[in-house]
Amino acid sequence: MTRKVKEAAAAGRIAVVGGGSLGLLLAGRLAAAGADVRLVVRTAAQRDRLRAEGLCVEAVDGTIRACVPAFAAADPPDGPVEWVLLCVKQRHVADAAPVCAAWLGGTGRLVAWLNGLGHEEVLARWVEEARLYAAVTTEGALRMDAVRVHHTGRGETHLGPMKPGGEGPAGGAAALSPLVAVLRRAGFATCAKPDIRPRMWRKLAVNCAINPLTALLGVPNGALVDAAELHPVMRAVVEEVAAVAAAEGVVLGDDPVGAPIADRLLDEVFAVCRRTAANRSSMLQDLERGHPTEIAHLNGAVASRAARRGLAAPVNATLAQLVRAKEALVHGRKG
Ligand SMILES: NC(=O)C1=CN([C@@H]2O[C@H](COP(=O)(O)OP(=O)(O)OC[C@H]3O[C@@H](n4cnc5c(N)ncnc54)[C@H](OP(=O)(O)O)[C@@H]3O)[C@@H](O)[C@H]2O)C=CC1
Ligand SMILES: CC(C)(CO)C(=O)C(=O)O
Repeated sequence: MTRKVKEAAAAGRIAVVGGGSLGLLLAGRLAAAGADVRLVVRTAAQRDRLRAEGLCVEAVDGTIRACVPAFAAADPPDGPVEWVLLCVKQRHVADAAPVCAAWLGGTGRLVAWLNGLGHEEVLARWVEEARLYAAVTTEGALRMDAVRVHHTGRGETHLGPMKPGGEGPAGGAAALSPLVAVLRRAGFATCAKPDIRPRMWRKLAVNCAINPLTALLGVPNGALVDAAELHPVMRAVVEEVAAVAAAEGVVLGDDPVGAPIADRLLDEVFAVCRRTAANRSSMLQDLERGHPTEIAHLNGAVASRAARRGLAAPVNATLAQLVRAKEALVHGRKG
């Protein structure tokens, strides 16, 4: 058996749930790397196109074509899988959770590749916490159509248990090794962390500072660097996120740099703005396409968690309210 086949086989059976930007990217690259992967999409129409045409990943380093067994969410699983990689938007989680549970059977583990907060509670109603993991990724993907995705930017991915500690030697981050190996083989720079929460909150801070401002102003990410008027707002956003994280017992500073955490978060925000200068944030794209945004799970979640803990997060609360207003004005949707 070649090393490639051995590594791919060690990860076991994988189901990617969600045939959008990230799900198509993961399924296509994993299949091309020899993983035993299937793709579970919402509709029979997308399933049928994937079965007929295969899946195409367009990347700067070339185009990958892959045959991935496709299923609709309503189809019965072809047997339990070791891993479900959940790649849906926060608003889809309630519908997708029972689909994931059906594919997982009694022992499989779920890795949620979502931005923001909120999915952890919903998923915990379907899968026990010791089997719940999260991925935080800076890969970029854009679905072109039902069977075609553009790999818009290479990044890095961190995986870890949503509830760190207490799973014993076979669980927790140790259980991720075979999945990490197959993701690396598929071309994703991946590593496992014993506690993923600091990464989740740092990504949350980045999204809370960039997404609503780019969405409200209609500008690409890079524009925020030059707009000095916005910098105090961005600082206030990350300070509030850091305060809520601390209140939830999440230690954000895992690098011994010494600068206050808000300074480091702000540096991270500007670094992302520069690296993705031409990108239109996912929230801006959602507004432009008439889709609901993830605001309730980003700035909205920071504001509501702050309130629950007796803290104030007025800047995140105001940005959330403004994005809701924009959704309602632009699309006639209630906030
Ligand atoms: N795209 C990116 O580059 C990145 C995205 N993320 C995060 O990853 C998450 C997913 O994002 P993205 O892939 O862009 O989102 P998309 O909107 O492109 O894809 C979500 C997909 O989920 C599908 N879906 C909805 N409900 C179900 C269900 N019950 N069963 C199966 N599939 C379902 C949707 O189907 P349908 O199309 O039929 O409605 C859609 O195709 C988000 O939280 C995002 O913030 C994080 C980093 C990078
Ligand atoms: C990092 C960033 C801001 C890149 O556009 C993103 O994750 C998003 O648009 O949701």
